[in-house]
Amino acid sequence: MRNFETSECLTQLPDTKFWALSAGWQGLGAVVQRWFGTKSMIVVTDEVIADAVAPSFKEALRREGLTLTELLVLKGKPPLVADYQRIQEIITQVQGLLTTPMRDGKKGERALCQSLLVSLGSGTINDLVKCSAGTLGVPYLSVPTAPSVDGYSSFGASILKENFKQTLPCPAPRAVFTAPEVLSAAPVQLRAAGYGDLASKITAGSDWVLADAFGLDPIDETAWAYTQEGLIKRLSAAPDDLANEIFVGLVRTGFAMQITSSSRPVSGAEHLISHVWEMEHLEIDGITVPHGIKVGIGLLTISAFTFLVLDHMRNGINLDALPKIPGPEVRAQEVAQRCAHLPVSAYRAIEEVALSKLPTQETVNERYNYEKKWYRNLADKIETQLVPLEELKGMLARAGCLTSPRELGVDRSRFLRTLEIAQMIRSRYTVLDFAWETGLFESCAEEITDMFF
Ligand SMILES: NC(=O)C1=CN([C@@H]2O[C@H](COP(=O)(O)OP(=O)(O)OC[C@H]3O[C@@H](n4cnc5c(N)ncnc54)[C@H](OP(=O)(O)O)[C@@H]3O)[C@@H](O)[C@H]2O)C=CC1
Ligand SMILES: O=C(CO)COP(=O)(O)O
Repeated sequence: MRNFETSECLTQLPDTKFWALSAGWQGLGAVVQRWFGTKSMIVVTDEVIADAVAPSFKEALRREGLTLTELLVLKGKPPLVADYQRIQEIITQVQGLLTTPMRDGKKGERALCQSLLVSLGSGTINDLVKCSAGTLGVPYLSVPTAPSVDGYSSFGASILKENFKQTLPCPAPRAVFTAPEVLSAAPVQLRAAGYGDLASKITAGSDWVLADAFGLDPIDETAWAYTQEGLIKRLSAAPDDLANEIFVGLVRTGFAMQITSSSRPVSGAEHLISHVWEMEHLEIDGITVPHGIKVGIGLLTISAFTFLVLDHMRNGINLDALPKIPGPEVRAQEVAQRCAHLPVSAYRAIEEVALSKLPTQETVNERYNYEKKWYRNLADKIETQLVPLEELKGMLARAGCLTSPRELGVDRSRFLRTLEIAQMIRSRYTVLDFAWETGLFESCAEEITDMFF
């Protein structure tokens, strides 16, 4: 097989066998033949990509001897939302091919089993196709069109289902293959978003260290290495190399999700902040803010929050001063107050999670029963994972990311509410849970809010 600019055969991952960056998609034909055993493709994209990238992709398919069975162009005002209804739409369209007679008169059914699904697009299209392929039980090829997210190579699709943003389990692609010139031509905001999504592994990592320390989510060393090794070096790459470095970093962090069948290695409290805004359909001037841009602000917020928590942690936890854990009725009322502005389905889903993660007083008393020295060591360990705030802000700003919730049009009270809801929406233990259970949440949230407003 030819030498690609970057390529890797992967032997230890459950789903992805190969990934490559190759100018003009050269070599795609051989890769598809080898890893999918077919030459026919059903390509799913949308109207924006159909204009910007599909023509050159189609030309590459022709050159590579591949057959385009069908180009499904998802209609709708861009940007598309990763909504569950869209998945049903794709599944119906693909299943429709089953009954459509082919040009050679053979049944369409043959076409499907001899074809593979291809996602030609960025994070949203990729998740829609991933989930559809998983439901249909067919392999898929991811062809990313922007270096914007780590979802291209991950297990699971991040979907808004009944207005609740959640990761639905489904296999990762069998191969990821794209062209560097396509990535560098992607809108600059999406490149900045990729930087934010990659940089978010800083606090995803600090949250994982915290959860590991309390025995709640043991660190998987291989997944940790895929996510964290070389992270800061990639984030500090020279401008000319940055887009490719970010993309390689994102693809590798996606592999960490495959290894653990979970987004734990790559997603901590910074992502929860973004998820809240996504459920609220946060927009600037009617335009959706990319995932990685929201995550970047989540990263700054959670970094600052964690630094504050570490200062308290170093003094140890006084078990006698732990706050009283509220009963389910009180907690349900708190959820109701914070989430009254969300659709009922989202609010109900949040209530369910918030109640399912509500610890008993005994659990909390046991969980935090350590000597001061143990907490000091833990705080030191977590601090080594973090980047000093001003430095982090500079890195994000240089990459074109936003660095304050104000720039998103979020005001003080909405920001405070965001932090509160972020703590409620996922069972995954993060620094927000540590603060909530130890009585630090309110003061730290106020202090972080003062930092931005
Ligand atoms: N499963 C997982 O593990 C993960 C999933 N995600 C999810 O990914 C989604 C965000 O994806 P993201 O990539 O940030 O943004 P989107 O896929 O939502 O795309 C943003 C916009 O950029 C356009 N676009 C993309 N590539 C090009 C190009 N080459 N030229 C011109 N326009 C282009 C898109 O067009 P169009 O709409 O036409 O595609 C769209 O209008 C979120 O739903 C997030 O939750 C994020 C991280 C991990
Ligand atoms: O966005 C993701 C990783 O970048 C997926 O993480 P979540 O499981 O938190 O949605």
